[in-house]
Amino acid sequence: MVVQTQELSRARQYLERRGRVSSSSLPPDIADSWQRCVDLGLDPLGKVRMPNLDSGSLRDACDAHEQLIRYARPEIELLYDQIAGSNFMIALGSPDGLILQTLVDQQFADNAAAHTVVPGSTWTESVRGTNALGIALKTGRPAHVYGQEHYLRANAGVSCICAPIFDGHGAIAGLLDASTTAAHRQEHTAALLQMSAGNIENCLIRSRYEDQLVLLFHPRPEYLDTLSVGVLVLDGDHRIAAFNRRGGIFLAGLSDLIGKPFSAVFEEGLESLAGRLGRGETIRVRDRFGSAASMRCLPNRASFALSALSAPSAEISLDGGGPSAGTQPALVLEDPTLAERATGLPQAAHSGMPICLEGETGTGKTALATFIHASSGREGPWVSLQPGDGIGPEIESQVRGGTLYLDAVNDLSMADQEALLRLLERLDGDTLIISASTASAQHLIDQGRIRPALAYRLAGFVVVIPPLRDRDDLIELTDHFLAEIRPGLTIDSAGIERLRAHDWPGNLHELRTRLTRAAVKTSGFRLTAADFPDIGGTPDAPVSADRIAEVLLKLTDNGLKWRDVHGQTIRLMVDQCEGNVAEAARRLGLSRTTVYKYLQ
Ligand SMILES: Nc1ncnc2c1ncn2[C@@H]1O[C@H](COP(=O)(O)OP(=O)(O)OP(=O)(O)O)[C@@H](O)[C@H]1O
Repeated sequence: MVVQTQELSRARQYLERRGRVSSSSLPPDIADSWQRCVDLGLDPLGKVRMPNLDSGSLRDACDAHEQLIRYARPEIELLYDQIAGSNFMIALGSPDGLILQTLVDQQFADNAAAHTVVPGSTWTESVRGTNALGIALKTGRPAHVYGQEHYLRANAGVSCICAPIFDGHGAIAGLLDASTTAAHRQEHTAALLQMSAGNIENCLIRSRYEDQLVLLFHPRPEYLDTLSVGVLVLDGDHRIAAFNRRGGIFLAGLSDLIGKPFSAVFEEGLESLAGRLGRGETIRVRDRFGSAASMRCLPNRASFALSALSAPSAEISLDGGGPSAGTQPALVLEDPTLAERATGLPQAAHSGMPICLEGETGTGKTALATFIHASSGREGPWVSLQPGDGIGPEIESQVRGGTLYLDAVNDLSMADQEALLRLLERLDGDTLIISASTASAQHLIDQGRIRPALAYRLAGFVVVIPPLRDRDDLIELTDHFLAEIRPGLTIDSAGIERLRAHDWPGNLHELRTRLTRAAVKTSGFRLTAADFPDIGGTPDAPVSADRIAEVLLKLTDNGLKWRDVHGQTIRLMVDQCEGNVAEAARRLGLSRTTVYKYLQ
C-alpha cells in the first residue's frame, strides 16, 4: 500500500497551517502522537534543538546498557544480513530513546536519515516529534511511521519501523529500529524486527535469571521451541520473578504477574509437577482461567535442582573430596545445543542408566558429571577413577549407592578395561555410572582402543558436549569465570568480540586460564580486547611465580584468610597447568584429592 495518500497530505497541510490535528484520515497511533506533539508546542516545520551526545557521554551510555548491546548486536547483524541491499539502516535505542548503535546499509549511507539517526541522537517524541521510536516508547507497542506521517517535515523523507524490547517485568529495556527511504509499508521487515526484539528479550531474561527456574509454555507443544514461546521465571519461593511479553499475553487475564506464586497462576502447585518438569518432560497445565498450555523447564542449574527436589536427598560425607549431593556446583548451560542435549539427563540419572559424556578436552565433562551426581539425590558417595588409578575390588564397597565417574575412558589400558568390566558386572543397579571420553564409542571401537563390550556397557545416555567455539554462551561462561576469579571484574563488548574470534582448542580450561591471566595482569575493573593481545596467536608467556606471590600477598593484605589464599594459589596453579590437576598437585606437593577439594 502506498502511504503518501492525498488524505495524509491534506492532514499535513492542516497541521502545518493551523497547528491542529484532523485525526479522521490518520492511523490512530499517528493521530495520537501528532496530538501529543501539538500539546508539547512542537513546530512541525521546526528544527531539532537538542544536540547529540558527545562521544564521552555516549560511551558512558553504552557502558550503562552493555548487556542490551551484547545481546542485540548479533541480532542486529543477522537482521542486517537479512535485509542488506534493501536500502535500510538498523538502530538500537536505549529505554530513553537514545541511539546507542547503528548498522547502515551501503545504499542508505548517503541518505540524510543515515546522518540523522546516529549514535548519540535522541528520538523521543518531545525531541523529534512523531517517529517510530518515540511512539514505541510511549505506547509499548511496535510502531511504523512512514514519510509524511513524521511530525517534523524535516523527517518526511524517511520511513521507520520500531519494535520495543522488554526487560522481563513489562518495562522497555531497549528499542530496535529499521529506517528506509521506501514509501511502502514494510510488513516483512516489521515482522523480522519483532522477532529479533523477542529474541533479545528472551536472551536478556535468560542471562539475568540463569540461576532461576525458567519455564517455557505455549498452548501448543510444537511451539515450545519457537520464538513465540511464553517464558516465566520463578524465584526460589516459586513466585514469578520475570516473564516475557509473549508469556504476559498468554496470561493476559491475570494482572500484576510479578511476585505471584506459581499456584496463583496455574491450577496445580509446582511441587506436584516438580519431578516431571525437572526430568525435562513436557507437561500439560491449566491456568486459573482454565486455558490449557504445554510447559517445559529450560535445562539449567535450577531445573536440575528441581529434579532433586522430588528425589530423596541425604546428608553425605565424602572422603574423596568430591561433590556432595546436597551442594550444587555452579554450571552454565545456556548454550541451546547443549541445553537440548542435556534435556533428558536428570531422567536418565534417576533411572540409573549409564551416562556417557563425550567432548574435547576441557569442554566440561567432569563439571557436568559432578553436577549430575550433586543433583541426583543419591545417598552414596562420588568416586572418580582416572586411567592409571588402578581398578581394584575395594571400589565396589566404596561406591555403593553413589556415582562412579570414569574419566578419560579413551585412555584406559586393556588391563584396566578388563578390570573395569569385572567391576561393572559386580556393581548393582543403585550405582550411577558416568563415563567421560574425548571420542565417540564407535570411533574408539574402530580404532581398537576400547573393547566393544565395555563401550556398549557405558554408552547408555550419551551427551556430546559442544566445543567452546560452537557454543552460544561464551558471554555467560566468561561472566561466570570472572565472578569466580575476581568478583566485580567485568569485560566489555570489545573484549567479548576478541574472545569470540578465538578457536579455543583448550575449551573451558583455556577460557578460564586466559581470563585468570588477564585478571592477574590488569589493575582495572573491566577487561577489554587489549587484555587478550595474543588471542588467535601464540600462547601468553606463563605468569611468573614472583607475580603469583605478589598477587597472593596483596590478597592477604586485603584481609583474605590464609585458607582463601591457599585456595587461590591452588586455582592459579591449576590454571597455570592448563587445568591438569595431576600436574598442579605434583608442582604444589599436594595430593590430587586436596587439589580437587579446593577446586570444588
Ligand atoms: N558448564 C560449565 N559452567 C561453568 N564452568 C564450567 C562448565 N563446564 C566446565 N566448567 C569449568 O571449566 C573447566 C573445565 O571443565 P572440566 O574439567 O569439567 O572439563 P573436562 O572436559 O572434564 O576436561 P578434561 O578433558 O581435561 O578432563 C573447569 O574449571 C570447570 O569447572
